[in-house]
Amino acid sequence: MRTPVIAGNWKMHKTVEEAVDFVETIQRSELPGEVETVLCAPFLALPALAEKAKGSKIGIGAQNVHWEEQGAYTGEVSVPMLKAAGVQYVIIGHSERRTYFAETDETVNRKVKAAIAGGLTPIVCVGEVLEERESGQTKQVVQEQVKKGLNGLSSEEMKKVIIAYEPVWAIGTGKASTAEDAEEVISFIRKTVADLFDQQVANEVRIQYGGSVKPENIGTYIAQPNIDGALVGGASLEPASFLKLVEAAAGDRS
Ligand SMILES: O=C(CO)COP(=O)(O)O
Repeated sequence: MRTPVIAGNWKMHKTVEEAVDFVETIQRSELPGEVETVLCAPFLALPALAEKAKGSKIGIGAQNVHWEEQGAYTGEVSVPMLKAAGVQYVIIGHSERRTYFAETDETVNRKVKAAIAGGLTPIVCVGEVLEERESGQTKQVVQEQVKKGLNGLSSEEMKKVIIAYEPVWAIGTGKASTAEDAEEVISFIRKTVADLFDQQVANEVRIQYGGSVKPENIGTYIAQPNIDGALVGGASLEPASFLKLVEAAAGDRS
């Protein structure tokens, strides 16, 4: 059975002190072992968070990475730098990075390869914008993103990837996809992975839903057979809300 992953994407929120306070607060509660729990924080907070989370059930992730190990890339951070800071995960190709920072499926692909080669678990985001959904192009769009973003990986490498299906129109809008619609797209993504790699990889790869996930609706997603957890923005910023998400993901898993 696939272990569900609840990953908080804090985006551009929290100072180092606020981030550490958050982890100290959630560490006062017993986290369920059957859920992989991840916090993706701004770069500055990562070393302190990784130190705090050491030996606990909390994994720490970055929200972006460069594909080169080092070099003249002002403002960028590499995989070995993240590894040295104790980071284990990295979000790649989030729609905000595609929209505001010109990320493409090609740069996503380079970053995914670099992350896996360097021992980080990539959380690769795909998803359609509203016009694409309304014109019936959702499956075509996510298929293209999966194909190009994960191009050239071996089956063994692909098993290490986590895919996050985040319809762009659902991000930060309060208009979450219904669990049934998300399940339909995610099972299509799983089929795409089977076609590109093989059935065993498709059975093993974790695919999350993201977009206006809250403690009140997480159970509906987790109850779907193909949805393996969630990538959560707004509702991951408060410890109480984040804990509820993790607990619900453990409790509702059938
Ligand atoms: O973009 C997201 C997570 O990466 C989703 O954000 P919200 O949960 O705030 O809609």
